[in-house]
Amino acid sequence: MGTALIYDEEMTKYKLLWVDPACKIEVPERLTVSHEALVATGLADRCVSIPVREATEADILLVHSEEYLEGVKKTPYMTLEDLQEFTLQYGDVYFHPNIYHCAKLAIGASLQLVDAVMTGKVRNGMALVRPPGHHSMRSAASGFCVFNNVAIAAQYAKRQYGVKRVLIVDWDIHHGQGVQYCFEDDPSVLYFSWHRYEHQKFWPQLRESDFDSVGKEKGAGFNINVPWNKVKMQNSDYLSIFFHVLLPVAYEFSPDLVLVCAGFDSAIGDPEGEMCATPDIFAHLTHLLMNLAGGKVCAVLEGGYNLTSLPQSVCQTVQTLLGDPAPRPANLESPCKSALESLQCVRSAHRQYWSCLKHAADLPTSDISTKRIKLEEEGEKTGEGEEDKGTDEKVWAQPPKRVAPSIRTAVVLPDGVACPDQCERFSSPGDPDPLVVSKLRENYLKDGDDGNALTTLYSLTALADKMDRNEICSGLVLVRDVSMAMMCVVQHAATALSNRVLVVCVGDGKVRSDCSEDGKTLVVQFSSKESDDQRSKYYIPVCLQKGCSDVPGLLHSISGLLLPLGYEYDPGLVLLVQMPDSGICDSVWQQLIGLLQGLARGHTLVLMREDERTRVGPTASSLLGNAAPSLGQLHAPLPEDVKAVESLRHRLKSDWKLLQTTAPETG
Ligand SMILES: NCCCNCCCCCC(O)(O)C(F)(F)F
Ligand SMILES: [Zn+2]
Repeated sequence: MGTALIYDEEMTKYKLLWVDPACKIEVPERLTVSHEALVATGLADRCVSIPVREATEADILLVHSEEYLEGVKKTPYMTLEDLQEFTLQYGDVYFHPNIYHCAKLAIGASLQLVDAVMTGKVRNGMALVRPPGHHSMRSAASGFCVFNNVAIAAQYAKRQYGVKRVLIVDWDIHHGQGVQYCFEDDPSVLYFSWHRYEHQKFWPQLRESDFDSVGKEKGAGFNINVPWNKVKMQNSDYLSIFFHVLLPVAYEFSPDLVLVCAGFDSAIGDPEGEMCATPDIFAHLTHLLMNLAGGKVCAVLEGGYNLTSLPQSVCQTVQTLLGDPAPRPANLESPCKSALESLQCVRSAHRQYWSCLKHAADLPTSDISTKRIKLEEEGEKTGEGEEDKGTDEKVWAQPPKRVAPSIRTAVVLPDGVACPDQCERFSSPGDPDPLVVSKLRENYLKDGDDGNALTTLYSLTALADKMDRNEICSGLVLVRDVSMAMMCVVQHAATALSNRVLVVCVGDGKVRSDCSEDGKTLVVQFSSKESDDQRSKYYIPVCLQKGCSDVPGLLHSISGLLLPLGYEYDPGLVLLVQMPDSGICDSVWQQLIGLLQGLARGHTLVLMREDERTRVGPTASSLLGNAAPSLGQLHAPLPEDVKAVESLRHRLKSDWKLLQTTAPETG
C-alpha cells in the first residue's frame, strides 16, 4: 500500500494584510517551498495524490462552538478594518478574506487523509496544509490557527470509523494547547507534545503546558507534555524522549490510529524554535511511529518557518512514510542536562498512570519543578523567552541521499521453502573463494557437515558483503546452526566489512562474548537466563523472567534499552538472530524487525534455524518494510523485568549516554 500526499495551492492564497511582527513568519511560501521540494526530489510522484475537500459545518462542529463558527463565517465579507477588529480578540493570529475557505480546506485535507488510511486505500500519508491547527480552541483562534485540523481529524476518526484509541504526536516546537484542552478528560485520545517552554517564559506561556498537566478525570495520564526549558536541543534529546517516554507509553496504549501534528519549527534554523535538531531526525521520528496502529500514520503540517529546513524536514518525513530506509543517526551526543531534567519530570509525573514508567525516578532535586513559580512571583515572564535571538545564521549539512538498493530483501532458504513475494532468492555468486571456503570449513563446519552447509555459509558472507555495499537492503538466511552462522558473520564483519555490527540475539544460547571486545560488534541478548558476563561494554545480556515469550517485558526492553543502545552505537549492519526455542511470538518479532530497520540504513540480516519455516513469511514481510500488526493493549511488564531494565540502564549509562533517564545529581 502507498503513501498519500494531500495538497492544494488554494491554501497558499491568503496572507498577512497589515503589520504584525508576531505573524509575519506565517507566509504562503511555507507551503509552496515544501510542495516544490517534494516534486523536485521525485517524492511527490511516488505518492498517491488525493484531492482536498472542504470541511462541512458538521466537521467543524466536532470541535468548535457554533458561535465561533458563525463569527469566522463572516470574515470573507469583512473590510480590512473589520478583519483587523475581528483579529484583535485573539492572540498571535490574523484573518484574511480567504482564510476561512483555506481553513476549511486544511480540515478537509486532514479528513481526506484519515479516509484514505482508514479505508486501506493507502498505508499512511501527509497533508500539506495552512492555516495550521493545534493552537485553535473550541471558541478561539490562536497562534496562526483558525480551526483545529488534527483535533477534528481525531474526533472524525472516532465517529466515522469507530476508532477506539487515537495517538496524537505533536513534534511542533509549540504546545498545541488547543489539542490538550479538547481531549483533556478523554482517555481515548493520548496527546503527546514537546514544546519550547523556558519555564513558562516562551509563547503561549501557559502554566498548563508544563509536565505536570497529565490530563483530567478519566483522561488522567493521557496528556503528556515535555517542556524544553532551554533552546539548542539536539537529535539525541529528541530521540531520548521517544525511547524513554513516547514509545513505551504508545505501545502500552496501543492506538488504532496515529495522527502527527507535524510542525517543523523544531528543526535547526527555525526562528521560533531555535533548536539544533537536523532535518534527518524526522526520518527517525516518523520511522519509530510506523509500526504502531498497523502503520496507520497521518501526518498533518503545523508550523515550520525556516524555508530551508522546513522543506528538507518535510521530504525526510515523506520519504520515510514511503518506506525508504532512514539515514544513519550519525554521532549522537549525550542528552543535555536540561533535557534529562525534563525527561525525569515527565516520567515521574506519569509513573502512576503507565506501568512501563512504574519504576521511574522521583522528580529531580534540582529546582526545575519549582522554577516557574519563582519566575511568576518575580514577574520575569517576557514574551519571547531569552532575547538571545541568535544572529549567528545556523548552517547544517544537506540531509544525506537515501538511495534504496534495487533489491530490498534477499533470502537464502533451503530447497522446498518458497521464496516470499517481493523477495529475491540469493545464492553465492560464482565459485566460492577457496580461501574463504577453507577458513569456513576449518572454523565452522563440523566434519560430516554436508556441502550445502558450506554453500549456505558462503552465501551468508556474500550476502553480508552485498548489504555492506548497499546493493541489497536486508536479508533472511535459514541455517542449521544459528550460533555458528552468527559467529561466521561476526568474524567476517570483523575482517571484511567496513562497519560496526549490532548483534541482537533473541533467546537463550551461548554467545561467545569474546567476539565483542574490540567495539566492532555490540551484542545484546534477550533471554531468560541471568548472565554472569557483566564485564563487557559490548556484550549486554538482558534477562527477562519469562524469557522472550513475555510481550510487554520484551517490548519494554526494546524501546528502553535496545533502541537507545542501537542508535548510539550506530552500526553499519544489524544481525538479528532468532535462537532456537526463543519463545518470541511473530507479532513482537515483526515489531523488533520494524524498529531495528531505523538503524544501518535498513541493513538488517536475519538468521533463523532452518525449521522455522512458518516464520519466513512474517519475517520477510517486515524486512520488506510492511508495518507489523498491532500488538493490542499491553498489560504491565513484570515488575522485576522493569527493575532489571532500570538497573541495567543505571549500570551502563556511563558508557551509553542514551540510556540516561535522569539528570545527573547536581553536586
Ligand atoms: N516571534 C513571533 C511570535 C509568534 N508567537 C506565536 C507562534 C505561533 C506558532 C504556531 C505554530 O507553529 O505552532 C503552528 F504550528 F500552529 F503553526
Ligand atoms: Zn509551532
